[in-house]
Amino acid sequence: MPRLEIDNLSCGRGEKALFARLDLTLCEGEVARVLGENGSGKTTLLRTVAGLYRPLEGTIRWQEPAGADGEPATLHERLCFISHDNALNGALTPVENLDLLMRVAGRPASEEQIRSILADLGLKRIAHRSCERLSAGQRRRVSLARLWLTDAPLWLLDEPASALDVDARAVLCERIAAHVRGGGLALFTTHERLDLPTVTLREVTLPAC
Ligand SMILES: Nc1ncnc2c1ncn2[C@@H]1O[C@H](COP(=O)(O)OP(=O)(O)OP(=O)(O)O)[C@@H](O)[C@H]1O
Repeated sequence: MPRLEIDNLSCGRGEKALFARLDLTLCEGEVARVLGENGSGKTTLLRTVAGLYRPLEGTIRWQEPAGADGEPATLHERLCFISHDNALNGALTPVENLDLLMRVAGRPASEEQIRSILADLGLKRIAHRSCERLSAGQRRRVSLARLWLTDAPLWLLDEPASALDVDARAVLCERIAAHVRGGGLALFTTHERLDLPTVTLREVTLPAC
């Protein structure tokens, strides 16, 4: 059964720890919200799990039965990370950005698939407009479209609902809940209220140093 195991994790920016000795196991079909005030290290935790920062101490492991080729999957191969800043190139269109992001993640999607998801999400009109000409909420929705394209089991979502209107937030909540009901795992931060239908939400408080 796939699971994320975090043991004795201390993270910081520079030498100083923001939080210390975090233990967390997230199993198939579990979703957890990371709690903490501004600056407490929630983004730092997600970026560390995503492999973008090195922990000060502790371990982060992905456990999953080996695939058909006999090779165990690595954490990096099994995650989809949506950062707070969306990671979109302003000079490229939503279609071009999603094509690039999916290829970088090792999960290429066809232009047809990308266009179809954007249309399903009500973003057809802006699919070929450069991202620098989009509103904050439109950019967020384009970035989140990866959640409809990826088959990664572990989702790391940093403030996924920021800038979203009420309808877009409801669509996002249903998408996360469907992922979890289907056996996926999700770890997210949010300062907004997110109601995930029919799933049990765990809460993780970052331990003070
Ligand atoms: N580039 C950086 N260099 C050094 N320190 C940084 C840098 N970016 C952030 N920090 C510091 O790291 C700490 C943790 O930041 P982080 O973004 O992880 O917090 P957060 O809990 O996600 O906050 P928020 O709720 O405001 O999003 C903050 O105190 C911040 O000042």
